[in-house]
Amino acid sequence: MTLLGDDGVRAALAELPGWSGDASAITRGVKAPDFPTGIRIVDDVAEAAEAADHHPDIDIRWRSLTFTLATHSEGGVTQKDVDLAGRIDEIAARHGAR
Ligand SMILES: C[C@H](O)[C@H](O)[C@H]1CNC2=NC(N)=NC(=O)C2=N1
Repeated sequence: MTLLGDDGVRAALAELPGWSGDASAITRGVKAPDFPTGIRIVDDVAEAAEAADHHPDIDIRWRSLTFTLATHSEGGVTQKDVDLAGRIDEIAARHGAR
């Protein structure tokens, strides 16, 4: 996995509404309808992360979830993070989070 770098991350973020960041990490906050739904989102993200063998940092505060993605082995953002960001978007939308 190669690092996307500043320009690569900028291009990727243009296709990922709600995500921000730089070459070191990308992040998105979502608000779930309620706390249990937030936990279900986290559970589904955990399943997707295990399947991809790629794991986000997750901050949970009541119904606000923040996902931060970086490829630790490479020291920054790679295509794996962009792919997982897309999966997180699908899961959040399916649960009615925004
Ligand atoms: C052996 C296994 O592929 C690695 O430990 C994986 C697991 N999940 C990971 N997740 C993230 N975000 N970065 C990694 O470098 C990483 N490495």
